[in-house]
Formats: sequence, structure tokens, C-alpha cells
Amino acid sequence: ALLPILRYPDPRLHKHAAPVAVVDDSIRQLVRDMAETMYEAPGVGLAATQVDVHKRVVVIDVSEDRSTLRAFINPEILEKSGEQTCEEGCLSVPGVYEKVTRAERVKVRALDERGEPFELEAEGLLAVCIQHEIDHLDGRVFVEYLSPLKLGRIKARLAKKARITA
Ligand SMILES: O=C(O)C[C@@H](Cc1ccccc1)C(=O)SCC(=O)c1ccccc1
Ligand SMILES: [Zn+2]
Repeated sequence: ALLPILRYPDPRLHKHAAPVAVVDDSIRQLVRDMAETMYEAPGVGLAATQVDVHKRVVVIDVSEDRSTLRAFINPEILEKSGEQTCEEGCLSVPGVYEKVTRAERVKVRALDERGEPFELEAEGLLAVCIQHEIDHLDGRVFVEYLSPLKLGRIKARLAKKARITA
């Protein structure tokens, strides 16, 4: 099912997600709904926080042909190296694309949809996306890395847009 995506600056985007205790059918259904929502947006990633479910679940698909869905449950970054500055977007902050500097490579450990632990070394957009999504689980939104001046302008623009659509 398509899930509604919270829009910044919704305070629920700043809640800290709780670890998943058991990867059961309800978590697998959440992964399916998040994947459907991500592909429809469209996006290359989605964190459960963004659909107001405060559990540590992330889906990512950075493949060109949108055919490689990856689920990360209770993801943890084990190692980070290098630096890269990448233009990022966010489904919770529509229409805003800004450069953010993050680690170039990450080694991440997570559970898959079967509840099996796995480790993945990622670089490029996949590494950027993993860091962006884990930030969501920790209640962080990428625009908060920008200067206060830029963040102020973004908030003003979003507030204006919200007023018109309201
Ligand atoms: O808000 C999110 O987590 C999704 C976000 C993930 C992300 C994108 C780029 C850099 C870092 C993190 C998005 O997917 S924004 C939309 C987007 O970038 C995109 C959409 C369709 C095709 C390719 C990219
Ligand atoms: Zn985002």
C-alpha cells in the first residue's frame, strides 16, 4: 500500500526510531509498502521514519533499472572512509537539492527481510543513500547540514507552499 510521506518540518521527522526486535511478517509487509511508496515517489531510498513508522527499517534501490531493492533492518555503520560531496534530495523536502559532504565509503551491517544478518561495503550513491537514510532513523533531515541562512530560506519557502496548498 502507498504510505503518506511526512513533509519537513514535521516534528515527527525528528523522532528517533527504535530497533526492530523480531523480523516478522509485519516488518516484511512494511518493507513492501515502503518499497511501493519509494518507487512511486520516485526515490532511491526511504526510511520508515518518513512514513511515520518509528522503527529502524530502510529500503534503497539505486539501480539504473529500478530492479535491485535492498532492505536494511537495524542498519549500523561499522566503518567510514574518505569524503564525497554529493547533491542530495529528500522525499520529505520536495524540490530542494543541495550539496552535502559525507563519507565516500561505508561498511554497514544490517538484517535482511529474512532476519539474516549481512554486511555490505558501499561507495558512491549507495554509500550516500545509506548515510542519508540512517540519518532519518536518528531524526536528522539533510537540510539541517546546510547553513542557517539556507535552512531559513528553505523553511520560509516550504511554509509559503504549505499555506497556498492548505
Ligand atoms: O528522502 C529520501 O530518503 C529519499 C532520497 C534519497 C537520496 C537521494 C539522493 C541522495 C541522497 C539520498 C531520494 O531518493 S530524493 C529523489 C532522488 O534523488 C531521485 C529520484 C529518482 C531517481 C533518482 C534520484
Ligand atoms: Zn530523505
